[in-house]
Amino acid sequence: MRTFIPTYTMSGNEHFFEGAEKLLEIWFEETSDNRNDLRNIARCDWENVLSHVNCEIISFSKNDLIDAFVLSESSMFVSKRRWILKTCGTTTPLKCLSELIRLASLNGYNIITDLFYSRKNFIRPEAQVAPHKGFTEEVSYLDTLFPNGRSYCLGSMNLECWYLYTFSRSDMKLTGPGHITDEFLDADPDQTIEILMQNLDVNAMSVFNKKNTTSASEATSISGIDKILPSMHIDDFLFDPCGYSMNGINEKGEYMTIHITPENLFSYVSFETNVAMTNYRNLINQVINTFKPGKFIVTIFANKCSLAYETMKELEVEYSKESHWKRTDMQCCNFPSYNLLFAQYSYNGKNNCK
Ligand SMILES: C[S@+](CC[C@H](N)C(=O)[O-])C[C@H]1O[C@@H](n2cnc3c(N)ncnc32)[C@H](O)[C@@H]1O
Repeated sequence: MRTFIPTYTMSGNEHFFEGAEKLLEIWFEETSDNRNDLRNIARCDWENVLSHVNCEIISFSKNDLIDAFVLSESSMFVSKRRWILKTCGTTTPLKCLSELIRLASLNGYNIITDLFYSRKNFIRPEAQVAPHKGFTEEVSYLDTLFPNGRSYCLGSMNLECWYLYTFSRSDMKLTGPGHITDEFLDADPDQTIEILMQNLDVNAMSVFNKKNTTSASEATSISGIDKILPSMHIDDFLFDPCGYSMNGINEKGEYMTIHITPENLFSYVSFETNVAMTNYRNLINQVINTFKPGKFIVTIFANKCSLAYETMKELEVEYSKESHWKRTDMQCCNFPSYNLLFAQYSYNGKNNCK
């Protein structure tokens, strides 16, 4: 395999990696021609898209419903009309949007129904590259492409927060004809849960270091990652000397993805899935018991057709009862077609297990 250059930041001799990802999810409007499919886009075209982001493909898996790419900095998932790009370090995902929109249009998708761009606050924003040097800059960039987009900051702006830019279906027409009318508006159930963890337990993180573990599959099973959602077919990667990424996909076209920066000074783990559940409490517990963070953020998006739409407020009570976790923030938003829950927790235990 080719050696790729990580988007490390070096300051003197100090090694630093920004684990927090920038997450883009775009849905295109279904068309009357069933042959249209984003998965028809060729690998070399994806490589070109990713060259604008400053990352590359290191592994690939697929089934009948979804293509999953492990990247040098996180992941990309491609379904018929949905595209997800999650990249960390100092990558520049917004820079690939024009090319992505052009390729989608060539493949029959001229209308974006929903776009979500989100990220946690960076540890070192000053190390980022334009247009990611701040959320204001990111919003200005996105506004040039999506004039009716809206931006939000959830959490505490002067402490820990999570930024969101969202654009929802309008009459935005990218090029030419080929779109269908409102009667055919898509209403697939959709939900996404993300758990973004920091200050992780040193022992739990030691598994993701090549000094202690010889292969990615060993790290996957020793850590218990393979037990979180057992229906997933896993494609995993262990970085040298440390770091871990995995994509999981199942027969329903659902995905999960985990990315781990184990370095003690700036440890970070992200978990994300779109698996439909009426209640995410058990899943959240399993994830935090696997990685043992000192603090974490949970975000859940669910649209009106999703199983999770009515039930996600249950989180409001669940963790507040838990003695080990103090909920430091919680916000709910109702968007036109999605509900969003944001909650932040830090460890409040008296013992040492974090
Ligand atoms: C790409 S992975 C996971 C990123 C993910 N966003 C996260 O932090 O959860 C990043 C981890 O792999 C390590 N790493 C080692 N070689 C790397 C490379 N060539 N590119 C990116 N990260 C590398 C980094 O130091 C870091 O610990």
